[in-house]
Amino acid sequence: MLRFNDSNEIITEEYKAILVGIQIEEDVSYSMDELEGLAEADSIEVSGRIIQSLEKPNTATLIGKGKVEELAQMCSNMEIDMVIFNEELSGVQMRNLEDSIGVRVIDRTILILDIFADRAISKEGKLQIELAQLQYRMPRLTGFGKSLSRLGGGIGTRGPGEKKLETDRRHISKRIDDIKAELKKAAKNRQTQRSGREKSHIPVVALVGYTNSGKSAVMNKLLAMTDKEEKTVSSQNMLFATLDPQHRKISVENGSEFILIDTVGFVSKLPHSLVEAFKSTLEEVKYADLLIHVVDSSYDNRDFQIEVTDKVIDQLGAGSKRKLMAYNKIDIAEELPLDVSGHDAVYISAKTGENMELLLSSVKEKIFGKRIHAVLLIPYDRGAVTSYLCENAEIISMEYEAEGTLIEGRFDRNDYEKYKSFTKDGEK
Ligand SMILES: Nc1nc2c(ncn2[C@@H]2O[C@H](COP(=O)(O)OP(=O)(O)OP(=O)(O)O)[C@@H](O)[C@H]2O)c(=O)[nH]1
Ligand SMILES: [Mg+2]
Repeated sequence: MLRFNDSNEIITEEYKAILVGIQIEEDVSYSMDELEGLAEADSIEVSGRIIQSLEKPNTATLIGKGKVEELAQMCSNMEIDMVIFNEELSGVQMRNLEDSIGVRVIDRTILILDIFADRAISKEGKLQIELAQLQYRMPRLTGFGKSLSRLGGGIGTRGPGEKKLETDRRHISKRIDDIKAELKKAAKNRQTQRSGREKSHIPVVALVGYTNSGKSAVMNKLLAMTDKEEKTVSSQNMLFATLDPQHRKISVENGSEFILIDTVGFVSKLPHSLVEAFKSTLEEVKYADLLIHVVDSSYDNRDFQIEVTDKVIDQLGAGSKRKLMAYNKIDIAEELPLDVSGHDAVYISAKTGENMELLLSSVKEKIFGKRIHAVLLIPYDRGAVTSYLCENAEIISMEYEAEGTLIEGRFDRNDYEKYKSFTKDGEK
């Protein structure tokens, strides 16, 4: 997160922050660890954390009055210049807290939005993040115009920018509508591309999982093992390295191919506005034939990450998809995780390549396993069968011979059983 002074000039040194969480029922230590990771990903130095156990959150300041005073004292003693709350704050809470503590106050959502804003590359990605930021800001605008412009960069310093903070609700509303219209166009393009893929009957496999689990690394390794023509994707040790979904064609033996999609990583408490804004890109997962759920085996709390990922997949309406669990980073894992997902599981290292062939063959078995490669000769008086197969099978070649249409393709087992009397050279 960039620092600005009162004249809005960038100051280069890092923020020093304290993290604050409330514990009502479930243990928050993991999500606080994660908050620390998010702060570091935004170049914020974390100097301490406070967790308060509460029966219910305080409407005015989230945490209790005494804790606010304690926090103010801590900030002044330790020369802290930012407090980051693990919970989403209302506009009133943010203002009250800033007034009492005297330093900038942000929440987990602002932090995630800020990291996303920093990582967005494509036009669609940038629009989606701007939409999420504006939607976060909108309910916090009413009655707090002044305090909001004071908060300024606090709501995503790389977001819509200072100028827009001064504009009134109507302008923001209009901008939201404009972005939505633009995104609709992008979603339409995406839909057209998807229909094209569906028509060609090429199976689609999507890599999903927690941020930094190694999805992009798995994709690159699979690319290196197969089609050398396709470009690799960026894989880096940072949260949310991938924002825009990346599609690559993976060609395997017999001329078979599938589309592999690398997607944005998940994190707990993914802001609602973000999921909404990224709906069209996240939807890619919904149309996949198979999901590869990549897990970082070296991380102690991977079960929590698996749970969060499954929840987001459910939210996207892809909960019942076929899944393959890929426990990655086994080269640095102390022990192999026990799989209790009920799906097939492979233990891999995208780094060393260990078991990557096994992953590829498991994927192939799942997506092509049911298909049968055959050459059928369909007589010309059975045109309906030819049309049906053109619609439903993966056609490799078609030739018009004297006795009928010669179709080489991969057919669903049921279709093959039905039409195998037309087999020319038999099953290959
Ligand atoms: N030791 C080890 N490191 C790995 C392995 N796979 C990936 N990594 C490292 O883990 C980090 C994250 O990898 P990415 O491929 O960017 O992870 P991702 O899931 O695509 O992350 P996001 O795009 O941020 O969601 C990188 O530093 C990789 O080099 C592995 O099998 N072993
Ligand atoms: Mg990635």
